[in-house]
Amino acid sequence: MAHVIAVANQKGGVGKTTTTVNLAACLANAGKKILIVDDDAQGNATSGVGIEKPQVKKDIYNVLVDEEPIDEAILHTSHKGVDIVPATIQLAGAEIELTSQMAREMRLKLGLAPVLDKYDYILIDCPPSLGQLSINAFTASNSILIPVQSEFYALEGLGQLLNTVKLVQKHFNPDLAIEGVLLTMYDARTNLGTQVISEVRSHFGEHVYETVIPRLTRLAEAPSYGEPIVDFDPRSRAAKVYEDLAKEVLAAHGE
Ligand SMILES: Nc1ncnc2c1ncn2[C@@H]1O[C@H](COP(=O)(O)OP(=O)(O)OP(=O)(O)O)[C@@H](O)[C@H]1O
Ligand SMILES: [Mg+2]
Repeated sequence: MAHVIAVANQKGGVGKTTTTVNLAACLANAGKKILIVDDDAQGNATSGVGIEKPQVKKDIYNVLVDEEPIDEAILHTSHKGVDIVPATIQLAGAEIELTSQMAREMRLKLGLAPVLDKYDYILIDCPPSLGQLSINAFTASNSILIPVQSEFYALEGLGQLLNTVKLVQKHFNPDLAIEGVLLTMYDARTNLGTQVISEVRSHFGEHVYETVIPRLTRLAEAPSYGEPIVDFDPRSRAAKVYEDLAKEVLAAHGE
């Protein structure tokens, strides 16, 4: 049975997609079967694993809005053990279209149900907002992994995120847990990053991963080649840090 993890933070550009793609590849290298769900109309996870948008016939929009079977939308990626439900720009209409539909918060949960047995982990790359697409992700997930950028305003907005988590727990998914808080884009040359790390640790305690993702150019370069870092530059420090994160995630699940 898959463990479903929403990678979420409504703040833009904090490393959600980078973490989804690279954690997926590292978990697959550890022998796990992984499904990425691209839940963002930007489709960055889709292109990040080498899928060309014009070749996508069915995507997450068809699953959420048209309730089409998810297996028709699942594609293999270039990385062995990683599949993806892609997203294209048509997903941009989903927030509004879902508003008038029945059981709109449950669409992703219902869509994923038939493939839960086929994967060990399902990682949902959430959009930078707390609308229907994120609510669907939280309703469908066992837990939420929150990337937090190691900068001054990092904690701003997290209250709102946790509030939404509480609402989803109350109405749709009482078992939704915090998977972990991941510090990203850490710059060791500034005191600020170090300050933010201790602030985040004092707020979230043991939820914060030991692994901190530094700001590393290689991580920003890999997506334009459509490859996770472990394929793009397997010996790099960037590959190593996401391998470390995968180990922590597996250990948290007793693996
Ligand atoms: N550790 C890192 N070091 C350097 N660059 C990074 C790192 N993590 C992410 N980036 C780059 O920063 C940008 C934002 O990262 P990413 O797309 O993963 O964030 P996001 O939270 O998914 O953004 P959005 O909210 O738009 O979906 C991207 O260009 C990415 O390549
Ligand atoms: Mg993203």
